[in-house]
Amino acid sequence: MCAAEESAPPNIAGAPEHFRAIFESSDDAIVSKTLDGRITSWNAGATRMFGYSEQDMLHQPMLRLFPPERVAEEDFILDKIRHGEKVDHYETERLHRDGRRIHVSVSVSPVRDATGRIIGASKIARDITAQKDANARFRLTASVFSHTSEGIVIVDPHGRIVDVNEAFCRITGFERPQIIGRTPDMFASSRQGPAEFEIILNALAQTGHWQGEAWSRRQDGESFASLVKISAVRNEQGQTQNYVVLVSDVTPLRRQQETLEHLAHFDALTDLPNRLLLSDRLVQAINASRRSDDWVAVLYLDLDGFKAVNDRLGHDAGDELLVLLARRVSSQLRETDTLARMGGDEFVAVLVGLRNHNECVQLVDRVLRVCTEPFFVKGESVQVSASIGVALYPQDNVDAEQLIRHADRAMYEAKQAGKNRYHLFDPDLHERARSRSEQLEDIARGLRCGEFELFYQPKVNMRSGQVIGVEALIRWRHPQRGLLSPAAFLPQTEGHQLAAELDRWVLDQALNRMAVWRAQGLDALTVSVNLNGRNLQQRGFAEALAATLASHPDAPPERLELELLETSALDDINDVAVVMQDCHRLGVRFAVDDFGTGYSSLVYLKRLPAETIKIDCSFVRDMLADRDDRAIVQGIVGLAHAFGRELIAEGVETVAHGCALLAMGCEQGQGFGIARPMPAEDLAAWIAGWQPPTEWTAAPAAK
Ligand SMILES: Nc1nc2c(ncn2[C@@H]2O[C@H](COP(=O)(O)OP(=O)(O)OP(=O)(O)O)[C@@H](O)[C@H]2O)c(=O)[nH]1
Repeated sequence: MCAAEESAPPNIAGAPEHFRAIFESSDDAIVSKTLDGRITSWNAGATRMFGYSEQDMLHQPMLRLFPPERVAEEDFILDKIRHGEKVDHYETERLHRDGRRIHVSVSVSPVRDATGRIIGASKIARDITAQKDANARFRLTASVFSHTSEGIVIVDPHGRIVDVNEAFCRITGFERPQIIGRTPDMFASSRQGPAEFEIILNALAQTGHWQGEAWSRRQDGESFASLVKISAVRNEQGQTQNYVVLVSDVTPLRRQQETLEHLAHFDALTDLPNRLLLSDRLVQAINASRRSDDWVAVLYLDLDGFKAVNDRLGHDAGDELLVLLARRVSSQLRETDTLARMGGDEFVAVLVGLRNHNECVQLVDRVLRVCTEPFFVKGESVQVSASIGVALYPQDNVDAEQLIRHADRAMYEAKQAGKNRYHLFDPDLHERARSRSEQLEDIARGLRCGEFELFYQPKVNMRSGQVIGVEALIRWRHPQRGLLSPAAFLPQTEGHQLAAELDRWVLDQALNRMAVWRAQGLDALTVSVNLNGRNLQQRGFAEALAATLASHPDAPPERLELELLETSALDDINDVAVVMQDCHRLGVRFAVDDFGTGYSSLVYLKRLPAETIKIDCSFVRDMLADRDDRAIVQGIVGLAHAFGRELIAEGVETVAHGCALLAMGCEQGQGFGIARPMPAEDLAAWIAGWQPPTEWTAAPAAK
């Protein structure tokens, strides 16, 4: 038996019962060992802690539990024990049976025999792994708390700040002691109203969280933008223990955003609202005006002679003038009005709350006046003026964009009228003009879509019954308005290029139709096409006609008659006569339409080489009842005979009209009494069935 065994500390088996009970039920590991480190007792706590049973460990060296790098600790401990010293709460690591490391706090005391001689050591080890982990987590949390760049504020359930981190102090500029114990409203900024605070508190009460942007105040009074996240920390019973507030300073980002927003809505040179913001303000002004009885005026202002300033003094001087002008005009407006720069030297003012026309005019006059006062730029006195277009809402009851456009148009009128003045947009006038342009657009569309067609009205020799020709009359089969006669759309084309386009279309169609009829054996028919006298005066008319005829080789030119309308509009009879002669050479004939209605009829009759005269239907229609008309018709018949022209009467509505005309010596007629205008396809059948009244065929020859 070795010396150590000889002097081994007593085993627990020999201890009194109650000591044994304490020994076995302890959570701590209670172990004793000899002075050479062999285990002499091992409690259940040690088994739980290290995973080895008492059997496993009795007489085994204690070193089995030591991690390799801690082996030296055993000598250190035993050395102390030999010298009668204790080791108290020594924190170290030991190995579990499964290889896991366990943090333990160890206290070791010498065990003496009855003589007081040290014979071994007893050791109590406590597992402090969980505590160690918790400490590590705490240290980590504390380090995050102190080192994060986000500000952290811990608030108690009563709203008192219990802790803040360094970052928060840095962000706010306050020292920690200045904050602790206070409430978060010490950071309230004027940019954040109490209503917003209320929203935050409600969200916290309901969900325990709030996240959003908030404006707060730093110690120096400056506002700062922060991204804030607030979470309620609740205990197991659901009661709020604390609020944790995370604060990131996003002021630079916010400022950059504000700058961008400013740039998007304001003009960089004058800092006035730009077009975008103006539209917004105008929409609001219109809405407000709808609710009240006030008017809104839109002033479109364009400087006169601004280019000259740029040219003479340079672009910078021009810029300076624009800035000064912006200030000057603004000073004439009220708080609630808006002045915007549209670009270049164009500005738009929206005036609101106007009660009458006078108020508006006075303001506009003032603006005009300040624009003409001299400006001092680059040491020089510069004078400009402005042209202003004004559109008034609700008189001009249109949307914001259109109101601006109308003001712009009125400004253009002001410029046209001589500048340095205003012009008020007239919605009625505009409506009339607009409806004409819309109609023209519709006609052009109709032409493109093939909605026009020609009807043909027969012309006959009333005495012989012979069908001598037809007059082509344009109709518009309008998709919405039905079949329209020329009076419903031709006047709108007056003076517009569409008039000539329609004439060309008519001529083309008529020539096509002539070719068809010719193929059907109806080649003796003359086809008359109406032609506005103005078109005849257009340069190159005869050449264009020649080209058209050439493109219709199956339509004989000598069967084409051009009926000249509006002869009173002919400027130069001699020129027109030359054109007519050119057309004659192509084989084409002419008739003077509506004869008798123009003042210069006689002169025309003498000078214009037209083969035929058409007596206007207005005289013919009434000649049976009106002696004057009858006399006129008689006179025209006489003139035609005297000048050797052919003659035809329009407006033959009854057999009696025909009889009267025949009696006067006019044998050819056209009118409802003979036939109404009809589609081209119906003509052949009509001709086949046409029988002149016997009153006509049997009528005695004129005297
Ligand atoms: N200095 C300066 N000039 C500008 C700016 N934007 C446009 N312009 C110039 O402003 C002038 C505007 O043209 P207009 O309105 O036709 O010039 P105007 O002489 O006032 O002509 P009227 O309006 O017919 O009287 C042009 O010469 C542009 O080059 C700017 O931001 N600064």
